[in-house]
Amino acid sequence: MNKAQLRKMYKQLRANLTTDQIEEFSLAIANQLLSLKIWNHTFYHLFLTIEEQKEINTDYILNILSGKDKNIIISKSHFEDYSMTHYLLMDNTRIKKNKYNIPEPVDGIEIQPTQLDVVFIPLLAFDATGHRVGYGKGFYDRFLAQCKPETLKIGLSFFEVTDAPFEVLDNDIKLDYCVTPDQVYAF
Ligand SMILES: Nc1nc2c(c(=O)[nH]1)N(C=O)[C@@H](CNc1ccc(C(=O)N[C@@H](CCC(=O)O)C(=O)O)cc1)CN2
Ligand SMILES: Nc1ncnc2c1ncn2[C@@H]1O[C@H](COP(=O)(O)OP(=O)(O)OP(=O)(O)O)[C@@H](O)[C@H]1O
Repeated sequence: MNKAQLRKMYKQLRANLTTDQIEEFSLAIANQLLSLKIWNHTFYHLFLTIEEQKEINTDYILNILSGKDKNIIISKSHFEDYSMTHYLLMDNTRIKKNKYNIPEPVDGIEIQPTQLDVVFIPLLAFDATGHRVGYGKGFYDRFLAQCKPETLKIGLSFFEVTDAPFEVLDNDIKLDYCVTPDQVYAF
């Protein structure tokens, strides 16, 4: 299968989930994350849930991070050039949905990708070597290329690894881990 076919298939699988399943699986993913040795860092980048796309509810992870007093970084997406800018989440950060229903900070203290220690990554499918299928606009491929080589890249997925081979391009950056409700994959 090619990436476009996998994208379509996994979007459909996600669309079939009930609201209860989304909550249950999102909580299970957050609990799995607690078993990883990733908690002695400072700057954690997290995506904010596009509810309309039935994405993982990352509020559970937000709660873990704020409970551990970590610096939480969230992004604005720029669809003109598929780039992202990153901001420190603070108590007074105003969040507004953009036209793609992505919740984003209105303004704030900008953080550079090189400052990030851990990045949690949304995805549609992943394979046994840690390659990822996303929305196909290259937002995360570009962003991850700007991070330090040692930045931990952690995919989050409702579904298990796919056996279907898909094309891997030179730009594709591999995950270090992928976490599902039932498992942690290390690559
Ligand atoms: N929460 C979250 N934030 C994220 C991502 C993500 O996957 N999840 N991204 C990861 O790359 C980037 C945004 N990527 C996006 C890429 C395309 C569309 C988009 O084309 N939406 C269309 C069609 C959606 C559909 O196929 O149904 C639309 O809403 O009209 C939205 C977001 C950066 N921020
Ligand atoms: N570092 C980069 N600089 C410029 N363009 C890039 C870079 N990385 C990826 N791209 C482009 O972005 C697009 C991403 O396509 P790809 O099929 O890899 O998406 P994907 O695996 O769904 O990932 P993503 O979630 O990042 O969209 C391709 O057109 C690719 O050429």
